[in-house]
Amino acid sequence: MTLAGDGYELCAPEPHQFDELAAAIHRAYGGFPDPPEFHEMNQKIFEFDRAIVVRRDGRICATSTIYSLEMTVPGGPRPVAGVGYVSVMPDHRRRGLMRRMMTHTFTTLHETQAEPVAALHSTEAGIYGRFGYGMAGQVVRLTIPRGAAALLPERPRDPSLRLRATRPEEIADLVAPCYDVNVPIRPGMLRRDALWTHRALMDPPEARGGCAPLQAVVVEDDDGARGYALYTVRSNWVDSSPRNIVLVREIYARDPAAYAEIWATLLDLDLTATVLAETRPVDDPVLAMLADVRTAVPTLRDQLHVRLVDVDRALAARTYGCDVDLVLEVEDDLCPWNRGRWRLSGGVSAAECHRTHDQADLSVSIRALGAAYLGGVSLKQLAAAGAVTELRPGALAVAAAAFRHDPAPFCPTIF
Ligand SMILES: CC(=O)SCCNC(=O)CCNC(=O)[C@H](O)C(C)(C)COP(=O)(O)OP(=O)(O)OC[C@H]1O[C@@H](n2cnc3c(N)ncnc32)[C@H](O)[C@@H]1OP(=O)(O)O
Repeated sequence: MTLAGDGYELCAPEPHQFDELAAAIHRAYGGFPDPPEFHEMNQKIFEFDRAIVVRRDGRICATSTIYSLEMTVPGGPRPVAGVGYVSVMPDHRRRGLMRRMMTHTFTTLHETQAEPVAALHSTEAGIYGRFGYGMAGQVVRLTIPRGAAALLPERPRDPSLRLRATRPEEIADLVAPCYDVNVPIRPGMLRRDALWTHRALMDPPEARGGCAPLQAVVVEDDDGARGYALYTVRSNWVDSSPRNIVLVREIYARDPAAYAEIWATLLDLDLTATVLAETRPVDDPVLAMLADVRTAVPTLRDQLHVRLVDVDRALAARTYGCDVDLVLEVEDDLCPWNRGRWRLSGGVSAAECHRTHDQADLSVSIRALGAAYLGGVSLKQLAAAGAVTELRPGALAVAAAAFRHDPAPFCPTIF
């Protein structure tokens, strides 16, 4: 299919073209090839029938794809289109190719009544707002000084817990049960099948950046594993003294005592001085267990960006924190089918959303709805920032309470 009269052609890639596709993507991302192990895995999880390649004179100029994800939203796991592999080659950028791919993606999702919501992790925070994505999830980076006293003495404890230090390949069977119990609870979490679970444990030497091989620690009792951490260690000797840095990849536990025990272990490893956890939920329980949270220098950044492709199906796919019956006037430059008034009614167990001609209670941009969708960003905050306007007194308070969700969104799986 031709995208426009300027020679660009949009096509679905064939499986045998994956090497060419990957090489193009690496070129757009600065020229770093994936280690062979990652390349092979990326090919396995790639959905060729959902990918777009833009070619001109036979050469790849741009790429984009969708992963068929199941992501938790308030109310439980739902199908979400995970957008990834967005790239435009250096000699074709700033000619509108990404905009065309985005438009094509949303139109296709809408016309085929596929996933009503798209989500992505972005290389740069400022790229996707113009396409109607809102920053729906943030994460916190923690740099915690080592010490047996780093955690409060009253942290949860269970004397039946035992600790086992091991290799990641030894824990392959227990990762899924510890991870899976967390999925329905927290918006943004993805269901991981065997392939995605294996991906979470991968550790090719070329991707270690000078750190030690990936390590695992498990806490268990007589009934089995109750939690695990995956981490590596970066060597750091200062003035002949060991100041190694523990880099956390992931931590999952089935209960608070197991979770606290894992943190206590990581925070007291020999020869280390710091635990660096780059990507933690903004409401990570460890923040409430630290004796001195200031020393951890919590630092916020954007994580998940969410776009409502079909307002009605998306808003009906989640539940709400309280009863809600509101008319939303939606602004959407890119997806005209979303524009206009929608009546949202529902509550804690189900919701409906239909087109209406009734007077609007709130006016919202599609970007603001995306930001609020997972419950991590307050509609009141968005109103104070000018992205939401209250048209009927009292409507904003109800909408803000209904959309908000606890716990906060977190999507540790990069797609
Ligand atoms: C989900 C993911 O895969 S995230 C990965 C995104 N990809 C990368 O970061 C790889 C390196 N970068 C690239 O490949 C390209 O520069 C892209 C994909 C970011 C942009 O592609 P382009 O074809 O140049 O974008 P396009 O010409 O359609 O521009 C669309 C708009 O985005 C803006 N834009 C593009 N790149 C950026 C950026 N890095 N930061 C802020 N704005 C940007 C353009 O200015 C334009 O704005 P406008 O519509 O208001 O005029």
